[in-house]
Amino acid sequence: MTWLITGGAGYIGAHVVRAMTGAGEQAVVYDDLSTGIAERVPADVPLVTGSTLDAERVAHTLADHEVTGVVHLAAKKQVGESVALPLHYYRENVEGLRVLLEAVTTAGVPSFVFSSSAAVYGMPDVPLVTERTPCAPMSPYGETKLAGEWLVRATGRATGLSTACLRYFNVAGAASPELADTGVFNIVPMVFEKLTEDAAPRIFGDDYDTPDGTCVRDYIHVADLAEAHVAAARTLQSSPGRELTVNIGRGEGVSVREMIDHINAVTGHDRPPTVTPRRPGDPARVVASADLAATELGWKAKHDVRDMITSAWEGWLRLHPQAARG
Ligand SMILES: O=c1ccn([C@@H]2O[C@H](COP(=O)(O)OP(=O)(O)O[C@H]3O[C@H](CO)[C@@H](O)[C@H](O)[C@H]3O)[C@@H](O)[C@H]2O)c(=O)[nH]1
Repeated sequence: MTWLITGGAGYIGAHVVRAMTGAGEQAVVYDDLSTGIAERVPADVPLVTGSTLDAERVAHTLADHEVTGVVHLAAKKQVGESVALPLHYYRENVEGLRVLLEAVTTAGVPSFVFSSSAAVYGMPDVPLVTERTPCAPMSPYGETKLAGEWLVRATGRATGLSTACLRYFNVAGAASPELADTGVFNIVPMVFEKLTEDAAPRIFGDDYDTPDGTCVRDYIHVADLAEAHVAAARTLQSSPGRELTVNIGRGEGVSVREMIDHINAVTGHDRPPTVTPRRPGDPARVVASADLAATELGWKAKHDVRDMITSAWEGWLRLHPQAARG
């Protein structure tokens, strides 16, 4: 099959491209390069530069490359920015998806994998979030991901398109240093940045109702996440008309304090963190039930938090060699 991977020049997308081609699938990347990096696309994978809002370009790409499945990752993904620019997020993430789905169904492409997020759950008040936990997003970003899922499922039901919505939990790590996340928007690079400046990492609140008072999350290695896309693609291929909505996490909670301890151990830095007030909108605990991914996709994460931090640090040192210790 030939898979169109939108956002394939991004951090997660570049990992998905490698996992798919490594599994023997053909890939074509479609990316507007607004945040994606062309060099992340392997030399033997065609790169089409364009927006998913460009209906004509999308349609031509599907036809020119005889695309038989789509993995849609192209999206805006910063929670804070989405609060300031909701209309931009709805346009890019919802309208961009609507245009893409129209082209996909017109072209008769049979399979569609959608990049969703644990952000659809908002502040879940349960120890383990299952796919049946009510969705109550807390930001325009999370809303666009939930609305995206509605579009995908409704289109599947109306047209027979096989669909998989993958709800990513907290993604970290890199399969190789040059594929590391270059953005500093999540805990791992934010702590790396502080250590590089020889400053104390920050804990955003230690008065949560959790074992050590800091927020608990379910961190997932980006290479494992990429393999989940291969599993989803294979599942859709073998069962036309399928509708899947699946959490992609490890099912294990790690607190902010534990993350910072691991980061200090891996990097050789030994900066005690400082506690600052809570960051508004942070839920105390968001941990996946990973059961459905195991039963429906036959997929399970292999890497632990140490692997994520070690690989992310190798990528960080490539861009910030001054951060090295010893
Ligand atoms: O310097 C830091 C950075 C983060 N945190 C905390 O670390 C946790 C994780 O934060 P972060 O890495 O920013 O991830 P989340 O806020 O959990 O959100 C991520 O994970 C969600 C999926 O669960 C996605 O929807 C979001 O896009 C993605 O940013 C939170 O409790 C933060 O308050 C700190 O205490 N100090």
